[in-house]
Amino acid sequence: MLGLPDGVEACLFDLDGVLTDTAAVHDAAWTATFDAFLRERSDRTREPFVPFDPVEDYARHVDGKPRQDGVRDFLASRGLALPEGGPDDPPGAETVHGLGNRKNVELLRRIEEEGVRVYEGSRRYLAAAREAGLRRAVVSSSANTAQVLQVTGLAEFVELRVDGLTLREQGLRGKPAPDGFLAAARALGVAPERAAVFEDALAGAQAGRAGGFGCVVGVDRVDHADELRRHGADLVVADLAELLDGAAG
Ligand SMILES: O=P(O)(O)OC[C@H]1O[C@@H](O)[C@H](O)[C@@H](O)[C@@H]1O
Repeated sequence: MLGLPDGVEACLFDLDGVLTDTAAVHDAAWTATFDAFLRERSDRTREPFVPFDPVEDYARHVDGKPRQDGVRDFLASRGLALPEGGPDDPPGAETVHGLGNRKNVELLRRIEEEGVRVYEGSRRYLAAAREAGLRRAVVSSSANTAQVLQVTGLAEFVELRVDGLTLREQGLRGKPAPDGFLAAARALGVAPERAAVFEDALAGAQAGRAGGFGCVVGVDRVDHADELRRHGADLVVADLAELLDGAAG
């Protein structure tokens, strides 16, 4: 049904990059944040400034992960570590939370100025899934998920949301751990092998594989289909419309 294996009863959608064109907005916000930090650090230490790579660094260390994990994992890739700090640290404080807060300011400004675009194929797919009686959840690491679903009008298609705030409240591990997807399947009353995961991030595809889900659909918006397959995608589409039109491979 809808391009999915027989027996699938639920769809668990990532948000940024799967339903909305916000992966690129997160990426731009991270790039601005890390580059400002790295430049200041290089001025201070006289070590060369090596900018954040919005393609490689983003895909490998940040994409799909909860905000603080993204900060820690990217810094670790450069052999750096910062004190954790706390949620109230001012944006840009040299702590994990400070950099995360700065990124959030950058993100919200961009969303405010540019708005959020929904992928039309994804809107159609959500509507078709609802029509077909499939259960539907959004599972995202973003703490801004509720607002994005609201401003785009996607909230009406979604029965359940497991997001960055849920992970924090329930003490769940972020992607690439499968906890968020498993929590969503449990809450919908559907066994993981009867649920499909839709992911554009390598960490998200990995989470789908780790959770033993019936199908992991990789959504390739940035030309890394092979990497998605290596990280756990069973099939890869460029847009969810392909699943509706029967062109998926
Ligand atoms: O900073 P937020 O909105 O809580 O989002 C956390 C993460 O959410 C993921 O969906 C994005 O792929 C990441 O880029 C982002 O960092």
